[in-house]
Amino acid sequence: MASFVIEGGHCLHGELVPQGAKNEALQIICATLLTPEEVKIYNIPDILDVNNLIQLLRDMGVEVNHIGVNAYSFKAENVNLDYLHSEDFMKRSASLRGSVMIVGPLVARYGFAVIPKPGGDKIGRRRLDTHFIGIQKLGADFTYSSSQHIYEITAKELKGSYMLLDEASVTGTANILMAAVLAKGSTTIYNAACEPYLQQLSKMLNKMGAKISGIGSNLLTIEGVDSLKGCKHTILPDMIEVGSFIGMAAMTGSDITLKNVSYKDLGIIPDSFRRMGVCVEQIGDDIHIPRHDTYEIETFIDGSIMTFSDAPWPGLTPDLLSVFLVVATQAKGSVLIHQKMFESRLFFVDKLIDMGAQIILCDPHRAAVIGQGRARTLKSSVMVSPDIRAGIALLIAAMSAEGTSTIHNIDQIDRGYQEIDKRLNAIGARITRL
Ligand SMILES: CC(=O)N[C@H]1[C@@H](OP(=O)(O)OP(=O)(O)OC[C@H]2O[C@@H](n3ccc(=O)[nH]c3=O)[C@H](O)[C@@H]2O)O[C@H](CO)[C@@H](O)[C@@H]1O
Ligand SMILES: C=C(OP(=O)(O)O)C(=O)O
Repeated sequence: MASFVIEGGHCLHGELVPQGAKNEALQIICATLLTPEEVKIYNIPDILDVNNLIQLLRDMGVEVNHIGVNAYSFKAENVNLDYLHSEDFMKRSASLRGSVMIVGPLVARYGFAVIPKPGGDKIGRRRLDTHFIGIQKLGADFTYSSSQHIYEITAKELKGSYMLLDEASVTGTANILMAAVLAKGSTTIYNAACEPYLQQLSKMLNKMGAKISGIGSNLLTIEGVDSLKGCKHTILPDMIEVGSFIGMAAMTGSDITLKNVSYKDLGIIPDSFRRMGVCVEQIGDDIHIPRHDTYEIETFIDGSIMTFSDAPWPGLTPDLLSVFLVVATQAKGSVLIHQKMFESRLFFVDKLIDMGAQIILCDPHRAAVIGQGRARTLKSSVMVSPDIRAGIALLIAAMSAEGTSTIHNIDQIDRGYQEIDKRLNAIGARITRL
């Protein structure tokens, strides 16, 4: 189990280029299974989850070539469906969440898919009902083995249908969309998730010959086509990484510029940091965070305590609430962090409390943070990273703390952040990987 040793109290100064978006890459890579032709993908982040998915596709028989820095070509001409019955497949696909999105493409193209309960962060119940109810509505049969935790889907033919999703699931919408593009006739998905990840996936599928309209809204209409062709696609900068770096800069009193962030795709993220009192300057497509001696959380207009809560896009992504929480510990003012989607994502606050942060965990979904306005800096600590976003929040805390901290289980950071130690050390951080 690798660890980071972090010498706190060093400011960062310089530029960071955000990596390609993890959650978009996972969808886009799965979509390459929809065509026997070559698909070239650029700006793929070099992170554990994505590399594991690429390896999974290779093991399924997809021809994968590294064609440049962060660029790969995929050719799913001969997919070995027998591999789906192997123990190796079960083990590999269970190691990450994104693997669940091979189901839609496989059912659409081969009429068969099997998938074990997927991995990913252990941050609460992460049900897959939306995925399978949607694919069933397209005419597939579905069974779940509760003893082996395996989902199996078969379909003679997929037929377009109207569906109102029970929740705007990100990976669920991607899966249903990828099945619907090759179904016969017209499909309407209402209450579809519409994160930039899905907008990008839809645009890529249209480049491949699909007919999707309503992109960016929660009402997608898909006219099924017989086959899809190859294409080229470039992954957007990772908005969660951009947000993580904004929070890190504010909390460590750093002056940094984030290059080419695709500002128009960041939604409510920059304004949410502004409400936290962080100065976020947009310069063209870059973001500059000047050095902050202090930052003060706004109240609501009537003077009541601010709440940051998550919501499906275009609401605030749940993947940044851990960062907002840690940044609030050193702000002036108080805030309620309300993580509505996941019930086990806030437990890491105990580690921040050990470091001296003033936080009350009201219940598993809500934490009240009383900012210290830098009057009391955090103390160093030894911690274990429970999930990706708690991991980056703990790293931010350790970088701003007095003394040297250790974070164990940093696979849970590497899963989502490319060479984070090297990139931060290059602009002034002191992080050692053990
Ligand atoms: C690989 C990947 O892309 N992972 C992302 C994806 O996970 P994933 O697609 O697994 O997450 P879902 O969108 O399905 O749902 C996340 C959680 O929120 C709940 N929920 C969802 C929608 C809703 O309207 N109401 C509601 O309560 C679900 O029950 C679930 O517990 O989307 C999540 C929500 O943005 C992100 O945290 C994950 O980083
Ligand atoms: C929860 C996340 O990822 P996953 O869905 O892969 O666990 C995340 O990226 O914050």
